[in-house]
Amino acid sequence: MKTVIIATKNKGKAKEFESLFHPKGYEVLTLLDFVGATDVEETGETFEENAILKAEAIAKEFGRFVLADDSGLIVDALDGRPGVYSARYAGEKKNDAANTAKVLDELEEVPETERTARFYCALALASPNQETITVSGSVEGLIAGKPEGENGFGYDPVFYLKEKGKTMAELNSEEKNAISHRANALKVLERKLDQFLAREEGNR
Ligand SMILES: O=c1nc[nH]c2c1ncn2[C@H]1C[C@H](O)[C@@H](COP(=O)(O)OP(=O)(O)OP(=O)(O)O)O1
Ligand SMILES: [Mg+2]
Repeated sequence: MKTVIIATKNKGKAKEFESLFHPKGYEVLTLLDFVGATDVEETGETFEENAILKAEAIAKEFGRFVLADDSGLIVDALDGRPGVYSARYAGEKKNDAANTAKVLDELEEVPETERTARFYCALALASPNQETITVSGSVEGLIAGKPEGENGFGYDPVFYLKEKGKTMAELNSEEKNAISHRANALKVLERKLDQFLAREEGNR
């Protein structure tokens, strides 16, 4: 089976990439499967920059092609925050519940019509042998008044999808993977993947 390595230590992402890649005939490994892989610092100002930093560092370290995901929540009423700081919004120690609570707190006085938001995902595919490919995807929603649902991870319990009448955390993985920012980015990457893999073969 073909293998893709994702430069992530996030269990929620790892699970989603497995469901997204298995139907395409790929086995997925993440940094959770490798002891001692570098924790790449996310010093970029954009999702794209951070995805590239993670993908290129791990591709160099492993000597093979690697995919990385940098993603987050953009809330209009908060001038785009938490944005690239989504994972550490409530503090350096990553805590989904605390991050979510902070967003809800900051939006306490904000009416429903102004609670528009989107999830954004940048994917970078890097290799020691060729130029990095970067793509992105997003999904629009509203920030709910309180968390609902147990599925997914991160800000999913407060990300309300108007057309579904549910939060992202109330969708099952199949439903989330049909509409998510991550799935949308992956669809764009798919159009470029064959050429990338052919160049890998050619560079061997
Ligand atoms: O589908 C999603 N559903 C809910 N929340 C999400 C989603 N996708 C990203 N998010 C949030 C989680 C985290 O607060 C931040 C990602 O931060 P980000 O640096 O890309 O990931 P991370 O540090 O958890 O793992 P890693 O860098 O090892 O891939 O955005
Ligand atoms: Mg991170």
